[in-house]
Amino acid sequence: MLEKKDFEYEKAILIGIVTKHQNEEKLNEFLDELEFLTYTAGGEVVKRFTQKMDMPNSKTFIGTGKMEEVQAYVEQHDIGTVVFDDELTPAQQRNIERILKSKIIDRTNLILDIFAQRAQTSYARTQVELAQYQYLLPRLTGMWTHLERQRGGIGMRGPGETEIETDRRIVRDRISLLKKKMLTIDKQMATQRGNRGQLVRVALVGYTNVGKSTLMNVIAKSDVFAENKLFATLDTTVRKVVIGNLPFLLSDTVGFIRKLPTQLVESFKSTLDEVREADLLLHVVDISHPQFEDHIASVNKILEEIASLDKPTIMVFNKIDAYSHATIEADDLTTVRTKAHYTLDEWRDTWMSKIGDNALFISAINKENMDEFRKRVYQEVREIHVTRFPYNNFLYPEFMEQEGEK
Ligand SMILES: Nc1nc2c(ncn2[C@@H]2O[C@H](COP(=O)(O)OP(=O)(O)OP(=O)(O)O)[C@@H](O)[C@H]2O)c(=O)[nH]1
Ligand SMILES: [Mg+2]
Repeated sequence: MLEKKDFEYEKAILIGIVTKHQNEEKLNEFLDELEFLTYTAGGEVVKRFTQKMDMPNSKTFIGTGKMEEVQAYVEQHDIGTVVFDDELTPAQQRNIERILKSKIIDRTNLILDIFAQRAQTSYARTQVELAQYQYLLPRLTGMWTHLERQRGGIGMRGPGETEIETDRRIVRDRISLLKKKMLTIDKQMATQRGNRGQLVRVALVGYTNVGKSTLMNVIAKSDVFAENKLFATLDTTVRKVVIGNLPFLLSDTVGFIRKLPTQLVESFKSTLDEVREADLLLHVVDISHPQFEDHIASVNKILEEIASLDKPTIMVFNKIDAYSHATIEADDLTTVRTKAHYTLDEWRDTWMSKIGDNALFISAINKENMDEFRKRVYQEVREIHVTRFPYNNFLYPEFMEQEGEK
């Protein structure tokens, strides 16, 4: 029996290029992620087009021949959305739109779109709207030139220019209005954070979809929205957690992603303030993801941008239940052993061993190794707490297992 679909996915294709800086393997990884992003935004990817080139074509991004191939496919299969992995210039966007006569989106656009769909609170909506206008502003000229041409150009230049200016002014006004609104909210949030007293603050950080909210739900026994799509969490959730008898604040934050545009990082300033003001970071990693090392690097890059890389950090390698490695048959003499073949124990002996007891291996979903996790977090929070309040350290003894504790 066919299930009634309550959601119609848009048919989409992906386009990416192989360059000096990005080999085929890397490109495929990026396209996998782009496909997941497209799916999260409500699109179904039916085909990928890739091309090897030294430099993107300045007019149409990909070459003319490839573009014809894409055009034929788009027409035949009635494709409504074409997604590029890289940012397009306004001119490229316009040219491609004209050739393919479908919606042309790049990665930034897609992320903004998902953010817009998912923003729940007025605060998150303001952040997203600001980021969207900032993305739009440099692209306005292109949009209008397009219309001017349609109207014939000569004689239209005056009004056209005026329209661009009017439009830019409207967008600029809107941006400064939103910025003011954000400032007010920032102040309110700062006060709220201030009101939380002197409890130690712990923040869950990590790449998107690694299981931060799931882990939050397990430790805080809260009910934070978690699902297998990207950017399930946009608003920061803060919960008071008690391990042993030691209370602290735990916050769940927006996930990070590769190629995250700077203007987006900036508009999520307040969300990231939660990270900036944390005493301890729990950097959650999905160890079952083939590119988890890349993910760690992108997260660290963003942490560096917000001056939080040097905070005390515990690396939490999650989803050990889903971890699997490639194997080489005994009679296979050609396959070269790579990281993909590492067992979990072998991973532990890599650079991970250097972070010592600041590396934890858990499964949030199966609640595996949660005792070790609680114990380690307790130790670390206690350490911070007693440094800050040396007079009441007697309240918090070394960690003791307590049955049925919260
Ligand atoms: N196999 C497995 N899946 C997990 C585990 N923890 C979380 N997941 C799944 O991973 C997906 C993402 O989980 P979330 O908790 O929403 O991840 P997140 O890091 O909060 O994601 P964003 O809010 O989008 O940044 C969900 O489908 C979870 O069920 C785990 O330990 N093992
Ligand atoms: Mg989440």
